[in-house]
Amino acid sequence: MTKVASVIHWFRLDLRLHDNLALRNAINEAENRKQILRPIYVVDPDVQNKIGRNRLRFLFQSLRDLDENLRKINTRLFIIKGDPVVCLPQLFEEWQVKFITLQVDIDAELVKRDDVIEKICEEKDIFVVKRVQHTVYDFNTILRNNNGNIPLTYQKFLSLVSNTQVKDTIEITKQISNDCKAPEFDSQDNDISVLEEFNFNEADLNDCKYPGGETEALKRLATYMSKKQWVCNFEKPNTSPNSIEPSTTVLSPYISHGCLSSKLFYHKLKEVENGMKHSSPPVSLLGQLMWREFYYTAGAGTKNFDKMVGNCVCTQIPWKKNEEYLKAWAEGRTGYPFVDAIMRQLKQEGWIHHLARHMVACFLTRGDLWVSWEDGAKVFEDYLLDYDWSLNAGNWMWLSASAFFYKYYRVYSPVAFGKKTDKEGLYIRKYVPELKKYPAEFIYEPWKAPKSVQTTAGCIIGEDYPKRIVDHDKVHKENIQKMNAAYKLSKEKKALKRKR
Ligand SMILES: Cc1cc2nc3c(=O)[nH]c(=O)nc-3n(C[C@H](O)[C@H](O)[C@H](O)COP(=O)(O)OP(=O)(O)OC[C@H]3O[C@@H](n4cnc5c(N)ncnc54)[C@H](O)[C@@H]3O)c2cc1C
Repeated sequence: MTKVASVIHWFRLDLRLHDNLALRNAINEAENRKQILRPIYVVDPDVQNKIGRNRLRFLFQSLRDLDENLRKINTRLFIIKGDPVVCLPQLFEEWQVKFITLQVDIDAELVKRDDVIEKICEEKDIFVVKRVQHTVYDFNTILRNNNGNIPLTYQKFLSLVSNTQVKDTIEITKQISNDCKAPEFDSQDNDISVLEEFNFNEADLNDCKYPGGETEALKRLATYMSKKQWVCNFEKPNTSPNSIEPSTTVLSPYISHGCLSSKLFYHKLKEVENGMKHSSPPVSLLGQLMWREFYYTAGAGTKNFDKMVGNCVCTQIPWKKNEEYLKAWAEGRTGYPFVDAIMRQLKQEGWIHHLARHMVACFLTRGDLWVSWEDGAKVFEDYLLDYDWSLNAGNWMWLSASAFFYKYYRVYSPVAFGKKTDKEGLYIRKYVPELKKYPAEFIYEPWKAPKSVQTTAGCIIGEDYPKRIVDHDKVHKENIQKMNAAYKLSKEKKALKRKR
């Protein structure tokens, strides 16, 4: 019996049916060729050791939801375990594949891997369709329009895209016709059930603040877009980093995994703003999305964007390796309650407010601990539900004043900053429960509390909660001097290079 050949759509950071042109191309092709459509997702067999448990759960939920949604349109998700470079060529043979579609990634390692796979496809005469669909704009076109140079400022980026019309059609994935052969629904082969080895029970899956998946993403988007006045008044600096419930949308994990199309978000925002008085970029909600576009363009155009060395936009700063500091910071044991509360929220829930990220990133790097932004970015990669290669690296460079932002003498105070929006320290009391009974006067600086107050509050500093890791008032001044020296050296090196 001759086997029916297959068309593959390889899902990666596009875990959705809506606005997925690459998926639509695969469906059309399978129908035209009267072949089987096989939507696949390739899982690294070691993924459980590579990403944090919260992100793994988000991924698992997103894949389950994707499978359910695909079944509604007459297909299903095939889960493939292994290294794509090894397992895809085998599948190409087994399933007689001549056509594959996928979304363009920009993470440097994934780009390298895709190059290898594309070569294999070329050798096997397999047609590859790649779509830039993770961003509103095509970053390659923006770079081309700027003569290959990356826009180094947000304003420059906005001026580059100001005349670019964003196509307003949002692809809606249709029911797949019978011309396209249905895959074997009952076969357990490569079924979603292979992910049961992740060991999430129903209680685990229900017990999370931000469940993954396209269905949840669209619901969340609809909820926020229905608050028209809130959207139009949105100004990022006026949102609170330490409110108990999030003061921004928390759409980021859905956008990062591609459960929500950034283009759909863009059009919904435009619809809401239309005819209403509204805030503007950089502080508006649309402006937030443009920050994402900015970092994507920078990431796509810069070699070694996630590293300091060999990265042309990144100032070289002599950070010091300090495992002890890094661990204390990552575990929320610095002795600075605001910093610790943020890091514990991150570890528990996988999401923290943008300004909370500012606080802890500045503290780890130029503010207090003088540890490299690359080390901090790795911790974020583990814990963040919304981890994104370019946004993480770009924002870490910003906060450490390594690129895009240069006012290194402006340092966040781990005491004063949080107080502005939460005088009573309710946020700290939630995430650092040891300090729950501290009077508001000492909640940000518990080391200042007299022994009697510490005893009454049931938390002795140095025993039940750590002493502060450094003296912020002293070290941040020393660090400003170090930054000053690094900037000076960098300037001299650049001048020398220009002379040569
Ligand atoms: C050190 C550091 C690391 C970060 N790492 C990541 C990361 O790995 N992944 C990630 O998605 N965001 C990252 N951010 C950016 C930002 O903090 C989050 O996107 C934002 O807090 C997500 O919450 P939200 O969806 O409620 O944002 P909202 O304020 O509701 O904004 C809407 C959307 O705009 C985009 N956005 C908002 N702020 C930024 C920004 N500064 N840069 C780029 N895009 C933005 C996001 O897609 C977000 O979902 C990082 C910020 C810092 C300071």
